[in-house]
Amino acid sequence: MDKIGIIGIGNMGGAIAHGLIKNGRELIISNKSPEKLSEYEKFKNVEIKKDNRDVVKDSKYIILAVKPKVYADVIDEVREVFSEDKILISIAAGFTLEKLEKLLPSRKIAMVMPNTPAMVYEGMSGICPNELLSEDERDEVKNIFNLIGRAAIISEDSFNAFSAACGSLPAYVYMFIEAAADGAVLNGLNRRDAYEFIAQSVMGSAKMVLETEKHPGELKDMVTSPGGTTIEGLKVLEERAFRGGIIEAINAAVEKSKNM
Ligand SMILES: NC(=O)C1=CN([C@@H]2O[C@H](COP(=O)(O)OP(=O)(O)OC[C@H]3O[C@@H](n4cnc5c(N)ncnc54)[C@H](OP(=O)(O)O)[C@@H]3O)[C@@H](O)[C@H]2O)C=CC1
Ligand SMILES: O=C(O)[C@@H]1CCC=N1
Repeated sequence: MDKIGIIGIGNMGGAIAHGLIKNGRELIISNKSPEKLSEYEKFKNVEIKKDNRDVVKDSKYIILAVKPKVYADVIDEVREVFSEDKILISIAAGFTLEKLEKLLPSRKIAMVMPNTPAMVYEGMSGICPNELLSEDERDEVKNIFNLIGRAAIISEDSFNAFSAACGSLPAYVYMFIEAAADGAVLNGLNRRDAYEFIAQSVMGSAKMVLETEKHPGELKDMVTSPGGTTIEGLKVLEERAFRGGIIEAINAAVEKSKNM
């Protein structure tokens, strides 16, 4: 099986690495500071390289998981060894295929937007390959990200919306969980239990959307008893513009992607 390279083992590169390691894929990894690499020494299916160019030389699929501001520098560094058979997997927000193709002309490139739940195999990744990838290579990129959750091929013009809605979403959900726990603690529930119980409730609610395929509004109505407690809470959320806040947050993230 083709080896997968990961340059940059930070939050996202590390989450992908852990997901792929547990699936038995062979990885070749590098990172600027060597300390972050030491936790990977114990894995038989991981090779650690000091030089980013060695990651590219020995892998077919190369996931570039550094911050967008150093993307161009790292691509400059590895360009010479990035032969035509290799595939760059870019996961940077705000990097269009056009920008990437300028940095690495005539090369196979796939833009992918993963999210951190990849670490527990529950990631969601949107994939947008350029036209140089063969059908098999497109499938393999999808397979790689399917190993760490769900993956879907998406169009280039929906990539920023996908990034804002799915790449960033875990942060919004964690903020929601933290706030819900504060509300529960205010009313006497202990904090440790609150996080566990609320996280399970979020996961179960999401599973209902996926498994029943019912409209989220219908699922909401199933919870909301006439004259009951839930409608009191929903009324407050509407008064505080909960939905508008979420829509604006996603819109702001899309705008930022366009202007990075
Ligand atoms: N975090 C997330 O939820 C998501 C992030 N992304 C994208 O993933 C990318 C990485 O983000 P994130 O993981 O959050 O960032 P982090 O800062 O956590 O990770 C970046 C990693 O890259 C390393 N690095 C920096 N420069 C180099 C270099 N020249 N060569 C090798 N490694 C280098 C850093 O090492 P050191 O610590 O030593 O500086 C660090 O470990 C970004 O492009 C982001 O847009 C996409 C989807 C979700
Ligand atoms: O905040 C960011 O820019 C990255 C992209 C999506 C999630 N994290």
